[in-house]
Amino acid sequence: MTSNELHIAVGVIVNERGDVLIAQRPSDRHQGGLWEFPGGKVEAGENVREALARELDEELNLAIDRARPLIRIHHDYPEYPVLLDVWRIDRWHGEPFGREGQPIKWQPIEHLDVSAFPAANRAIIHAVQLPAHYLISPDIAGDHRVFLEQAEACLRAGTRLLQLRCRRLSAIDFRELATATRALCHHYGAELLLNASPGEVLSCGADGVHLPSARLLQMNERPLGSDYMVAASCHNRMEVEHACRLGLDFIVVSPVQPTSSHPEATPLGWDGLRWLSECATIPVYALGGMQPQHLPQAWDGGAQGVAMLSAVWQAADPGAVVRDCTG
Ligand SMILES: Nc1nc2c([nH]c(=O)n2[C@H]2C[C@H](O)[C@@H](COP(=O)(O)OP(=O)(O)OP(=O)(O)O)O2)c(=O)[nH]1
Ligand SMILES: [Mg+2]
Repeated sequence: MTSNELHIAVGVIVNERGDVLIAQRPSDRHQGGLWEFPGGKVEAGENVREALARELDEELNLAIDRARPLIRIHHDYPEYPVLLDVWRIDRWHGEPFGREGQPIKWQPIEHLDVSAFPAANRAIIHAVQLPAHYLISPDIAGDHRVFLEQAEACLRAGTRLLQLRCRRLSAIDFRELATATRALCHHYGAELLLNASPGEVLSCGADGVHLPSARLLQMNERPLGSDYMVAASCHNRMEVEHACRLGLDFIVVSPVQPTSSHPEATPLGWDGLRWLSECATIPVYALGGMQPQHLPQAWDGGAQGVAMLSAVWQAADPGAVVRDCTG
C-alpha cells in the first residue's frame, strides 16, 4: 500500500438465489450516484474482516456468518488511490436495509452492469461472475470419447468454465472436438474457451480464447470484443501487467506448486502467487499442482480460485473432485 492509499473493506453479499446486494452512493460523495458493494474505510487498529463486519452493521444492519477473500484491486482515482479489499459473503443474518437512507437492491449476478458502478469495480464484477475453479482439458491426442464422458461428469457436477487445449490434434480433429465440447458445455450452462486462434473461437461458436504467454506478449490489443472472454497464461510480473493492460477478463498464474506436467519449472509458491495477484487488476487463477483443498490458500493468496488438470482427469471420479470445489 502506498502512504495515501485509502484501504476500503468491500462486501459482495450473495443470497441463495445468486442475487447480490448493492447500494447507491449518495450524490454528494466521491463516485456519488453510482451503485456500490457495501463497505467503507478500514480504521486504525482494525483488520479488514473487522472493518467489514463494522461497515455492514453500520450501513445495512447485517451480521456476517461466513466470508472469504474475493479480490484486491489497487485503483488510482484522480482524487486519491484506493485499495478495494473485496470479500464474498454467502452466509449472514439480520434483515438488511439502508441504515443511512441509501437505496439498496438485490441484483442477479449475471445482470450486474459495469457502467452503473465506479471504474474500479469492473474487475470485482468479473470476479463475482467467474467460478472458483477453471478446468483445463488434458492434451488429447487420439480418441475423444473418454474425454467427453469425463467432461460431462464435471459439467454435471458444477464446472462452469472449461478450456480446451489440444496441441497434438490436426486442425480438422480439433475443430470437430471443439464443436462437440461447445455443445456439451452450453447444454450445462458452462462456457468454453479454446486454446487456439481467435478465428477458431468464432468459427466453433466457443465463448472465448485462452492465450499462451508467448501469444499474449505478441499482442498489442485485446483480440476479441467484450462479447467474448479473453484469458491468458502468465508466469511473471511482466506477463501479468501486459494482460492487465490489454484488458483481459482473467489470467492463470503458474506453476504455484510442483507439477508433473512441467517438472523442470521452479514453483512460485504461495508467496509468489500473492505477489503476482497483487500486481494484477483482473482475476487470477492459481495453476500447478492444484487440488480442491487448495482453494482456501488460493483465496488467501489473492486468487479467484484454482485451475486444475491432472487432479481432475487422473481421478477415479472426476465429478467428485469438481463437487469438492463447488460445495
Ligand atoms: N464501499 C465501496 N466503495 C467503493 C466501491 N468501488 C469504489 O471505487 N469505491 C470507492 C469509493 C470511495 O472512494 C471509497 C469508499 O469510501 P467511502 O467514503 O464510501 O467510505 P466509508 O463508507 O467509510 O464512508 P465514510 O465513513 O467516510 O462516510 O471506495 C464499492 O464497490 N464499494
Ligand atoms: Mg461506505
